[in-house]
This record gives sequence, structure tokens and C-alpha cells, in this order.
Amino acid sequence: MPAAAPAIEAVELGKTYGKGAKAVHALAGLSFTVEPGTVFGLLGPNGAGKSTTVRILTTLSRPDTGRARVHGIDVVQHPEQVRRLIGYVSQKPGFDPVATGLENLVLQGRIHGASARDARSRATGLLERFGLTEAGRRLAGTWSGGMQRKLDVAMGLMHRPRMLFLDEPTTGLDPEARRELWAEIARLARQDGLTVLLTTHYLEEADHLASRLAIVDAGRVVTAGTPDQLKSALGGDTIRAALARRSDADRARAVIGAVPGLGAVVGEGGALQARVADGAAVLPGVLAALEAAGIELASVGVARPSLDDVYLHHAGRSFVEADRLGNDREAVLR
Ligand SMILES: Nc1ncnc2c1ncn2[C@@H]1O[C@H](COP(=O)(O)OP(=O)(O)OP(=O)(O)O)[C@@H](O)[C@H]1O
Repeated sequence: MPAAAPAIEAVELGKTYGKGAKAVHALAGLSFTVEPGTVFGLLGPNGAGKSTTVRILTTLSRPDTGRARVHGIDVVQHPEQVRRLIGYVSQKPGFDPVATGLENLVLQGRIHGASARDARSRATGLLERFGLTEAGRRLAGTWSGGMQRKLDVAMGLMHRPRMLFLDEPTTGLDPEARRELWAEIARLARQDGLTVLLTTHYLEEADHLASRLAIVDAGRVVTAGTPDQLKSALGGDTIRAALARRSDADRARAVIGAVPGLGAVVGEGGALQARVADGAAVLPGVLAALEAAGIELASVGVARPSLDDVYLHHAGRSFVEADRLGNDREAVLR
């Protein structure tokens, strides 16, 4: 294995589910690279193709086209070797609720071929590491959601993988549990040198946790870089306006859109936004135009670009809107 091989190389991955009129092109030439020892985020709305990508990289599914390597090893040609290098924590809980935390971990270790003694020692170490030593003696089904997610992550680490895949790790957790898990994930890369690939549809999660990220839309990477690079590449500001009355939205769009120096006005309901080179210079003109048209505002502000703006710029629609459309589509498919 070449020493300098990236932790992940995905090249032009393609995957279609179903045939004919019902075919879903989940991946349409998706490529990205992950450096070892970093937290990499695949950020995209529901249905973008994140889980399909992870399933291919973890050898659970095969791509129709393209290729992928994990630490230089091809996932299709040598799935067994790849599996030894990786841990995978899926969206669904993987633990047995009627076994204790310790029993879950020991069983996982045994499945990976560890002796009873080694499995117990590793399990005890991981429980301590995640602050679960006390809880480890209780049935996992009685734990809080945040503790259960940590147990899933610990199970993925039992065989000491070099790389950990986390599919939507904090979905369903309350904000406090989410922040706690973020801290644990960051620590895995920083202290243990583990490479972590996580998928998320939370902009804040990608912004906070990923040292690099790829934004995925409709089965391909629309842009990639550090969160700061992606935001500063956009340049300029975003003007955000919340209307007092949603019924004014169409008129407000037209009025704001006519102010010189503004990009396209987008948004949903009474919340509108537009890109502009210098927000402070243009804002007075926006306020004057709205006032002249008799449109009342609940709030207005100028902000530096967010990852939502990055997504909007590259995908042509807002992240929240795309996430909702993805959800609706998934509901229809189910
Ligand atoms: N087994 C399958 N059969 C048919 N269609 C599928 C299958 N798995 C995924 N899809 C479809 O492929 C597309 C990509 O799905 P995928 O789960 O990879 O997206 P995602 O970005 O992970 O979304 P989510 O956040 O909802 O998991 C979606 O349109 C989904 O409905």
C-alpha cells in the first residue's frame, strides 16, 4: 500500500436503483478525496446520495460505474481487506437493547475475532473513553438517545479501525447530546489520528465538525473545500429580510429585485434573501424601496455567507427547500 495514499478516493461513482421509468439515479459521477486523520463531511439534502456513497465505500453496495479506494485498497476488488480497515455506524441503531453496554461491545469484539479477554479489555477502555463506565452495566435499551449513539460509535471502534464512517450520526438527538457527540468525534481525529467520514444534512454540523467537506446534490459533488474556503470563495454578503406579512412575499421579491446591485432574490414564505457585494452599502436602498411600497418588515440584516448560501450558489436552490423536497420524494417512494 503506498504510504501517501489518501484515506478515501472516490472517482466518478455512478449508481442507479431500479429500471426504466422508475429508475433513480442516486449517484451521477461523484468524486472526492479524504486525507488521513481528518474529519470529512458529506453534506447534502435528503436524497442527495450520501448514504449510497457510504454504502459503496463500506463495501455494502457496488457502484455501477467509477471506482473507490480506502487507504489505497479497491472496495470492489478487495472488500474483505477494506472491511478490516473500517468501522461503520449506520443511521439505524446497531446495538442490542436487551444486552448491557458492556455485553454489546464484547460481542462486537468477538464477532471481529478478538479473544474474550481482549474484547473485554477493549470494551472497558471504550466505555471509559466515552464516559459510559457506569451505564455499561445497564441494559442499552434503557439509556438516553445520546448515550446509545455513543455506544454505536464505540461498537464501530472495537476492532481498532483506521477509518470510521458515520451516517447521519446526530439525527434525532437533542442539541446538547449533539454537541457532546461532536466533541467526541472531533477527539477521535485529533487524539487518535482516526479518519472520520460523516454524512449530514445539518449545515451547522458540517460547519462545526468537518475540516473539509463536499456538498452533494443530485448524486454529484457540487463543490468541496474547508467550510471557510467555501464561504469566502463566495465573497460579499447576504441580505436577509423577514416580512411582517407573508402575503407580501411576491411584491417584496419584485421590489427588492429591482434594487441595483442585488443578486437573485430567493427564499420561502416571508423570509427572503439576496446576495450582494457590499451589504452595508445596499441595505438603505432596500429599506427605502420596501417602505415606499408599504411593505412592513419583521427583521432585516446583513450577514457573511453561510454554507446555505454556498449550497444555494452551487445548486441553485436553498438547502432547506432541497431537504424538504428530498423528504417529500422519499415519502412518495416509500
Ligand atoms: N434501495 C433503493 N432502492 C431504490 N431507490 C433507492 C434505494 N436507496 C436509495 N434510493 C434512492 O436514491 C436516492 C439517494 O438516496 P440516499 O439514501 O443515498 O440519499 P441520502 O443523501 O443519504 O439521503 P438521506 O439523508 O435521506 O438518507 C434517493 O432518491 C433514494 O430514494
